[in-house]
Amino acid sequence: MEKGLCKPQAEDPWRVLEFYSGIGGMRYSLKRGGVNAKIVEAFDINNIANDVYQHNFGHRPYQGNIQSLTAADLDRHRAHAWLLSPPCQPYTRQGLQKHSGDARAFSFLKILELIQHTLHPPLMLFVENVVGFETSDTHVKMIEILSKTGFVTQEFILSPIQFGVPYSRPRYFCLAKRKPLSFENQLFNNQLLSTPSPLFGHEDDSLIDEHDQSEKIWDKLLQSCEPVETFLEFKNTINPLETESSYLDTLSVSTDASGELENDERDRSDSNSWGQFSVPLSLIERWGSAMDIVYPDSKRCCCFTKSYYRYVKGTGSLLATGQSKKDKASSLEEQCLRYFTPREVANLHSFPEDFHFPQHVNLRQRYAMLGNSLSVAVVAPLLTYLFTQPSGL
Ligand SMILES: C[S@@+](CC[C@H](N)C(=O)[O-])C[C@H]1O[C@@H](n2cnc3c(N)ncnc32)[C@H](O)[C@@H]1O
Repeated sequence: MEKGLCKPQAEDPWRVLEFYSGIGGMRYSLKRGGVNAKIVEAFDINNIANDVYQHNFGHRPYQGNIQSLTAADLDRHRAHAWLLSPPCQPYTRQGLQKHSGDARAFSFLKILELIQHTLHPPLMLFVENVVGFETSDTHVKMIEILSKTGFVTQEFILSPIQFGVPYSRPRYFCLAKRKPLSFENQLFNNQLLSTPSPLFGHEDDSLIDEHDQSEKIWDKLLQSCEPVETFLEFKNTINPLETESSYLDTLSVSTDASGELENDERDRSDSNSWGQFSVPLSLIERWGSAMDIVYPDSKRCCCFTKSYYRYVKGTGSLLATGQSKKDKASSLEEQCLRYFTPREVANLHSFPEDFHFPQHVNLRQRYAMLGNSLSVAVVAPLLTYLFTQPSGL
């Protein structure tokens, strides 16, 4: 390594910077992955996300535009690793796909370009984004910069469903290490993989790839997942009178009915009751055919986006809380459809039980921040793999 930092002594933690920290999915993943790491600074422009982060970790991220950081700002932290989950809108299939031409991509490109100007460039990098990023010109630029600055990469597209969680959220990940550091399994250098095999020391594809269309493999994958029910805070009912929950005492949320949204027709006077999680009839009548409905015994639900609860189509699954399987044949109106609660979305994202929102964060903000976040079940083993050094180095 010509410039800068060496890896820490045996018991010392890796020093880590968390860019685009949101509600701290990366930090939870480091913890779950058992990585001996210390977040020396986190960065996010959003004050509500920073409230949530501070509430859970006791540290308020640096609040500002990442684009205005300089090499000297970054050098100050002497960080061994940078974790980055930049905005995905430039690359989403539903968006305009302007890639690097989208203003929301600028800060990420700027940070990458800073690597060559720092005195203490990181030894490792971890990038998370949506599927679609890997074919963007931002990706081309990222790989160019990383190879110019001495990094070797391994890339993955993985989904929680490959880790036993009944949740489809395929995401792109880039793991990069600066030479002479190297990956445990160098066979996969400069490759894009859609199997988690290398994370578990397998060199073959014996673990399952979500994109494999074979029905047998698909069935095996789904059967190995826990049912959705495991992730629910309230199993069978949308009726508050039938639950013994203390949830309503702890949830104090204000709702915001601004904007012309699909979900505006509902009665928002019941903002502190279970009523806010039931799907109104008017929505079922209008959007029923576009709804993704799952049951407590389902082994898969769809990706929750930041627009869950505001819009219906393509934003995440709804739960049918009917009591028995035969209810699946009944009409949607009879199936007691409800939204997954924010806690349940957090569960499907494998956030720990001690993760909480501060009370002033309203329901839509909770869903929006969770939708922007990541699957800890997927990112944790990726980070463990990244931070593990082959013996002898
Ligand atoms: C995809 S989310 C990442 C979420 C995070 N990984 C988590 O677990 O919650 C992107 C985050 O980047 C923040 N962000 C977007 N552009 C930014 C910029 N230019 N400077 C600082 N933060 C930015 C957003 O506020 C948002 O919280």
